[in-house]
Amino acid sequence: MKPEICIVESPQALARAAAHEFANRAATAVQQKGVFSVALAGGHTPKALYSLLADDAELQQKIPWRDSHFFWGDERSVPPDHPDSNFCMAQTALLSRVPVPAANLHRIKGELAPQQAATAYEQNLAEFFHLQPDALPRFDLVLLGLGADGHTASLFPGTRALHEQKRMAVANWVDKLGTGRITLTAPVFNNAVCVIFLVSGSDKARARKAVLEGRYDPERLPAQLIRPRAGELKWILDAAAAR
Ligand SMILES: O=C1O[C@H](COP(=O)(O)O)[C@@H](O)[C@H](O)[C@H]1O
Repeated sequence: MKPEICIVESPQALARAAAHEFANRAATAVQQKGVFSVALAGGHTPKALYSLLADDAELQQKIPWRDSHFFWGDERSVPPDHPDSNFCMAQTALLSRVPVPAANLHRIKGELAPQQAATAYEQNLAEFFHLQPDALPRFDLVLLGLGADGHTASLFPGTRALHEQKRMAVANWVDKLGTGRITLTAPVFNNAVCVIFLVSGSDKARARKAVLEGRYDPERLPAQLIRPRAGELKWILDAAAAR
């Protein structure tokens, strides 16, 4: 299935478009089944979205915070109060500013050894989603970013995690960063109800074009692995990333 591409003028408009998607999907999921589960992206791009969800009174009111559960697509090997932590970014911009219960925050424990953190995260997923062995979680919404090198979450070019078919979360050594990361795997992302890529800035234009319009080569462009089996795929781009 072809992705839906939405191009907006500016990074601010990107944040607003994504915020409306987020609020509508959260409200609908809770109306339909009493709970909303989202896997958040890290990095710089989603920060404006997270701040907007906390700042905009109308959006904030629309989101059923008590029934919304927050997970992360990936995490760096750092403690939760570290400036590089994906949890810390979302917590500062959004989660500490809205009435979401602490028990609804399912962070990846970046302070543990990456393999231990991945296993603990898998246990958390299995419990929350009441999974049978070998089953996969089905997130209502997954937010993803795109690196200029074609990575998404912590699925980096040429790394082992790209080939993972069974595990839900793995430790992934990233040679070019000289560090391990923890990431959800492509089968988990591809089992979601909806995946939305948020891509902003001219430094992402080349990777964006290669991922969406180039030859299928996920070893080089891991974001190409993301193709939900029975869900929607959307890309929200600002004008600079779409160019
Ligand atoms: O390292 C990461 O990078 C991607 C893209 O981040 P951005 O700063 O270029 O927006 C992000 O999606 C991922 O969660 C993060 O760990």
